[in-house]
Amino acid sequence: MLIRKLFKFENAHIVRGCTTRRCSENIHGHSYKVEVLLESNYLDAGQMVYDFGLTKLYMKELIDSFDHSITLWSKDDPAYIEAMKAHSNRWVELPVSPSAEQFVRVIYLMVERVLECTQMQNEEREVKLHSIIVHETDTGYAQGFREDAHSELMGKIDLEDIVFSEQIRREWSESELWGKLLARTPIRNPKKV
Ligand SMILES: Nc1nc2c(c(=O)[nH]1)N=C([C@H](O)[C@H](O)COP(=O)(O)OP(=O)(O)OP(=O)(O)O)CN2
Repeated sequence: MLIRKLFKFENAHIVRGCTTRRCSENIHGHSYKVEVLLESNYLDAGQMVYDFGLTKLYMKELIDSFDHSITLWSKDDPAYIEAMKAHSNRWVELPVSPSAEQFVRVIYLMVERVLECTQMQNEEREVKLHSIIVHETDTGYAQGFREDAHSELMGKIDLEDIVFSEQIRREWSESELWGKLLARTPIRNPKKV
């Protein structure tokens, strides 16, 4: 059984090197829609694969890091990166360029890490991340699976190389959230949300 939960964020970027000039040469924004698809062969005590309410904790919080922020590629021109950081308090620096495809891979790895650290409390069993879909516009989206997120062919993404600005970290429910996930600290789901 598959379930999907939709999240949204507004984000700005440049995607260097792509064929579309408007995209590679101009800062522009998108109203992103992100679908998180979870699967299991089992149901929990509430006869659900995974309560949608639980996805609105750390999964939503991490995805919301991109909301009203600018996403920077760490290999972009240092002068551009420095200028963006000087004039925007909400930024995320990625080791990959922020195409829809790379957003899928990054968000997949984030949500996968949240699930890996989560201690279930309501008899959820073998809840797995099936895929992530990122809609960049109304007409274009990318969907990625485990093999894409971990693909060496597409370039390995190390979660340690993702940097969130101070303002984003301060707005999380706990500012050490990312550090805890990197350290694989167990997260106990609440019994009720
Ligand atoms: N495979 C990808 N192609 C493109 C990406 C991408 O991330 N992956 N990104 C862009 C640009 O960011 C661009 O803003 C979106 O491109 P496009 O779909 O052409 O946007 P439009 O709104 O102009 O599309 P319409 O079909 O006219 O609505 C480019 N390509």
